[in-house]
Amino acid sequence: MTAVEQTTTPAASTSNRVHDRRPVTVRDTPRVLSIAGTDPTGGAGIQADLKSIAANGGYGMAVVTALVAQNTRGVRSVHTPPVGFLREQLHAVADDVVIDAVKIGMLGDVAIIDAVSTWLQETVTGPVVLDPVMVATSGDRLLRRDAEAAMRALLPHVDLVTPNLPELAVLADEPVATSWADALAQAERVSAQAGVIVLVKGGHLTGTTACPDALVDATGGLGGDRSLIEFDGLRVDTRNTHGTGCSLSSAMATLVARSGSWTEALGDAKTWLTSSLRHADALEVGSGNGPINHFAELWVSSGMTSGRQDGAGILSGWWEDIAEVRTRIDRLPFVTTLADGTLDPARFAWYLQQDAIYLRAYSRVLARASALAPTAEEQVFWATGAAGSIEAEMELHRTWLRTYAVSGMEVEPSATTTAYLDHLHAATVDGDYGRVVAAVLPCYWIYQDLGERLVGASHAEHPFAAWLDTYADPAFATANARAIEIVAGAVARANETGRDTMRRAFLASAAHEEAFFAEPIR
Ligand SMILES: Nc1ncnc2c1ncn2[C@@H]1O[C@H](COP(=O)(O)OP(=O)(O)O)[C@@H](O)[C@H]1O
Ligand SMILES: Cc1ncc(COP(=O)(O)OP(=O)(O)O)c(N)n1
Repeated sequence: MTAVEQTTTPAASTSNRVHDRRPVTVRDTPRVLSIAGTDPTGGAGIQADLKSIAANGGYGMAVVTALVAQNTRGVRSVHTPPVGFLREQLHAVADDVVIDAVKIGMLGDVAIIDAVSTWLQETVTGPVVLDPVMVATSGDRLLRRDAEAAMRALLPHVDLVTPNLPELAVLADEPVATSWADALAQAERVSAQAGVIVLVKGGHLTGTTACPDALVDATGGLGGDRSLIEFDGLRVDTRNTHGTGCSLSSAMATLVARSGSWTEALGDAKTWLTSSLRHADALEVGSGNGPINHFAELWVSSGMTSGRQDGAGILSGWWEDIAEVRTRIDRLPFVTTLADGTLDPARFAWYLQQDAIYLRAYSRVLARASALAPTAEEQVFWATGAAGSIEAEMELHRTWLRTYAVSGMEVEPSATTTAYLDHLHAATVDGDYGRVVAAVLPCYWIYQDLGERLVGASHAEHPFAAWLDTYADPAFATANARAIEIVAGAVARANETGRDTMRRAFLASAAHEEAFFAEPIR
């Protein structure tokens, strides 16, 4: 085989952990062992792990901790073989096969946790990922409550732990975090306490279209001495999320053994998982929370399936397509200095003036969307947006520009503003509703997405606090969510050519957004 082997040593720990982080021996096709329970419908547990390992380029092996009679609707019963037999399985694998990475899932009780912990310490030299499975989505317990302390005690013996928000709370022995910022702080405490890297998962966040994940390493071992790396993501609108935690943790074990980097592994795992979620509905497995589509990308790229997706799925693909644009916007000097308060007020005034010019024209484009809308409700939605946009322009002149503008400043549209507006106007010329709404969407969506982070930077003494606080308006979040729904509907109705036109309009607007935020500080 064509294995590329190279040993990397992740950062050493300074905390109270009992072993140093295990080195990773990088291989093209790592041999990955899953230690977990079963799911006869194939969506979670060991069955999901094996699919995930294979889909991410590994050779999967499996040691069963518990036999679970479950389906997409819930858990019926659990049969746990004697713990001695678990040890026999573990030794049978290790006596014969080099294990490049381990993923641990359902453990069930204290005896199993202890047996796995002892075996890990005696035998395993490669990276170990622990998914601290406690309760299934259906609400059924998969870990006895009296085993929670043993699960906490296992943490120093693994390299990465991947809790969802309720599991993170148990590991921290604290209440469940109610915001993403609280979850990150809680993960930092767990990481510091156990000397383990924590992959915090945002799947259980409510009231947001975002679905972020993050790596937290209190020892600052994430490359460049960083202790936090966040990956934003869009929530896929599907109820078929059974086994996402199992699949993500096995993907992490496989991908870290292929690249040697936890950060790279999470970036790749999240892209793959999001795509597998987008294609989940097409599987039609079970009547409850069905499984994700582990091999969707391979099947589509090999022509085995058509990769049919609904409008929301296609739209979230476009959002992923502009992930790099969004990351670059976050790093632009105008954005970072606005966030930290060091932005030159003259540059801010210049931005506001261009924004006012933009909003006046944008209002007319929204009015055009309203005129073309197929339903009265959508007509009202865009008309309301048009009114809101021109109101915002007038408000800029009434208040913000009075405060910041210097008399004699340039008020002509810049080349960048002109190019963006030309693009929006061009989207209206042929009366194609889908093209118009796809072109106006990035302004809603990127503004809302960026605003969520800028609000977090505001505080009482911040020089731009009043401006940053405007991003917190819940009405805008609601309007953004509705705009996304409407465009998803238009995507669903469009034929192949129409979708392509919409996608190009969307991507071009996103690029204009980046140029618009880049222009105030060059
Ligand atoms: N609807 C969704 N859309 C996109 N990603 C999701 C969705 N639900 C869960 N995820 C992702 O799936 C993984 C597992 O998340 P989570 O649901 O928090 O854990 P668990 O499955 O262990 O309860 C995370 O990477 C999370 O971001
Ligand atoms: C045997 C087994 N292990 C784990 C789970 C839970 O799966 P997970 O991916 O953590 O998440 P949900 O599917 O519950 O969202 C399970 N059901 N069975």
